[in-house]
Amino acid sequence: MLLLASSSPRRSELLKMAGYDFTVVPADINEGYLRGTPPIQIVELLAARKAEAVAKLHPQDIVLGADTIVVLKGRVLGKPKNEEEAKAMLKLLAGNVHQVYTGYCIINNRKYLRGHESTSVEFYPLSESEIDSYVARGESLDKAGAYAIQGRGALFIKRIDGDYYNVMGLPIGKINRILAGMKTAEDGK
Ligand SMILES: Cc1cn([C@H]2C[C@H](O)[C@@H](COP(=O)(O)OP(=O)(O)OP(=O)(O)O)O2)c(=O)[nH]c1=O
Repeated sequence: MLLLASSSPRRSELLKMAGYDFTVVPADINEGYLRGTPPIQIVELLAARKAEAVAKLHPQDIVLGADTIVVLKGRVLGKPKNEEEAKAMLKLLAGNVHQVYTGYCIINNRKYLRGHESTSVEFYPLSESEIDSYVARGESLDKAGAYAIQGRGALFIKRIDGDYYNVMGLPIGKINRILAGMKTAEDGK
């Protein structure tokens, strides 16, 4: 059985879209961002913590954990705590190029498979009123970097280089290949 150790509706949607049969088991972990830790390590570590917390309770299952952050010029932007923080994040992102990192961790039979994917995103310059009305819609609060590429945040995007689904929270093509590889290895046993 495949368990998704994430409460993110986007990750569920992507796994469903890919045809997977799975159960959501949200992991209750401390996501406090690790000051001074490089972004790739942050997302891989948090993905592993989520997967580990669920694998402990369900050792017979395959567990997938993931974590997404936005990074602008070395500065890590997670999920904004309130509307003010969301506006400040969007002000920073406006007219600039940032990176979206999603870390993933798959635990199968006590074996860990960790990795990450990075996508580069360029925003158009944004006016203050554009930012204010976007944040007022309520789309920002549960998203890293305070925007949703799959929602009205699409209007901010000038250019993207890399996997679009990675920005949404799960590089589904890569994950599918990893899971398929595990299945082939197990079938061959
Ligand atoms: C940049 C961006 C992020 N996001 C979302 C993906 C993630 O759900 C979220 C980042 O927060 P995460 O901490 O990665 O995930 P989560 O809190 O939603 O769920 P859980 O901790 O249980 O795994 O931001 C979008 O939906 N669209 C976007 O364009």
